[in-house]
Amino acid sequence: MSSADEKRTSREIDAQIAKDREQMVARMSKEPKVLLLGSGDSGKTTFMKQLKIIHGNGYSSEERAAFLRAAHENILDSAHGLILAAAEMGISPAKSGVEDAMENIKEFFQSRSKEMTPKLIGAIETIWADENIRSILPLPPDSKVFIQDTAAYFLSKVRAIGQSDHVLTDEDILNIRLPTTQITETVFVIEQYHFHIYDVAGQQKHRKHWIPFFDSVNQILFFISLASYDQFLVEDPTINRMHDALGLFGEICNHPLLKHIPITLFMNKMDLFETKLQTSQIKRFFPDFNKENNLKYGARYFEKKFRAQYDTAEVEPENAKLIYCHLTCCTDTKAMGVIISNVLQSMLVKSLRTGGLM
Ligand SMILES: Nc1nc2c(ncn2[C@@H]2O[C@H](COP(=O)(O)OP(=O)(O)OP(=O)(O)O)[C@@H](O)[C@H]2O)c(=O)[nH]1
Ligand SMILES: [Mg+2]
Repeated sequence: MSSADEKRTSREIDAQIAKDREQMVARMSKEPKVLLLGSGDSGKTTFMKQLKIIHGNGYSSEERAAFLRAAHENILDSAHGLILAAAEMGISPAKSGVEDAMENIKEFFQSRSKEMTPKLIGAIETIWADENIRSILPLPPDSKVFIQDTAAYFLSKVRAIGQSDHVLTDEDILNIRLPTTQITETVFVIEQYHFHIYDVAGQQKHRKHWIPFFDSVNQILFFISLASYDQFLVEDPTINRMHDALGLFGEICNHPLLKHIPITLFMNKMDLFETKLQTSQIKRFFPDFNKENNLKYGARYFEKKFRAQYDTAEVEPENAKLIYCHLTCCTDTKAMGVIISNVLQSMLVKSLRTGGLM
């Protein structure tokens, strides 16, 4: 090849690269990539459900029917969890006849039958009506039993939701606990932007699968459960859930591929946090907490702790990532509507700019 040909080829390659980059920039600036990260049970999928309700097409009747089995499992697991916790705590029912109902539920649970029978619904109503059994929730911090955070919601609606033809409401769907096992991508078109949102599985054994998704991310939404400060991991009961979340946040913030990517911290389950603070002291799990045991001081304390995980030692001040924090209750559609629209707006302006795409 002559030197003139070589120069022409090189110019063509350069032009192609520039064109590819231009197209990528145009596509990316219209198609932000957003990762939802955080430990298991922190609220990522619930946030996705809110996006679908608020900015998507909502749930079709087929999708509502498909969730019914999970709702029934949540009800049965919650009732069975209460029976285990009663045994663990040495609590007996206040009324007579409740012991029989507890036996029925145990037998049903062991039979692994999935169908909610009228007898089972009656037994669950009976135990939930008993004041001693109800007083088990919220579970004390020392309990080794796992009961989902939305147990009371489902147990109090067992008569309606337990029917095989019940049509689940949006609120029912938002309260279902169905751990994610695989990363899913959903595209939401909001104004002229196509947001590609990735919902990951948060339990420890799934986290190694996150890494391939760290490339060319525009924004991270990181979820923590504020109510987890006195809980332990389902997958490892020796690890405090808030400590796990703090360590994970540090790893994500300081990961070489994510070091400069803006991050929004959703301090979620503020409703449960506020209730729990009445009976469970933060100081017991975080000895350096020395303020009043309430929402304001508790949330401030944890926000500071999470922010401190970001190691800025080797980051130029102008390149330091932005960390935004929101106190949330992901099951509350009205409140989430406002937060989601603020987050999306600021994401478009700030994260695209930080990612060099604007
Ligand atoms: N009370 C209350 N419950 C919540 C809140 N956010 C989520 N939940 C409930 O907490 C449970 C777990 O929420 P998910 O959204 O499934 O958690 P996740 O982060 O996707 O968990 P993995 O899929 O295991 O990673 C569900 O039963 C939700 O209904 C909240 O702010 N308040
Ligand atoms: Mg999930």
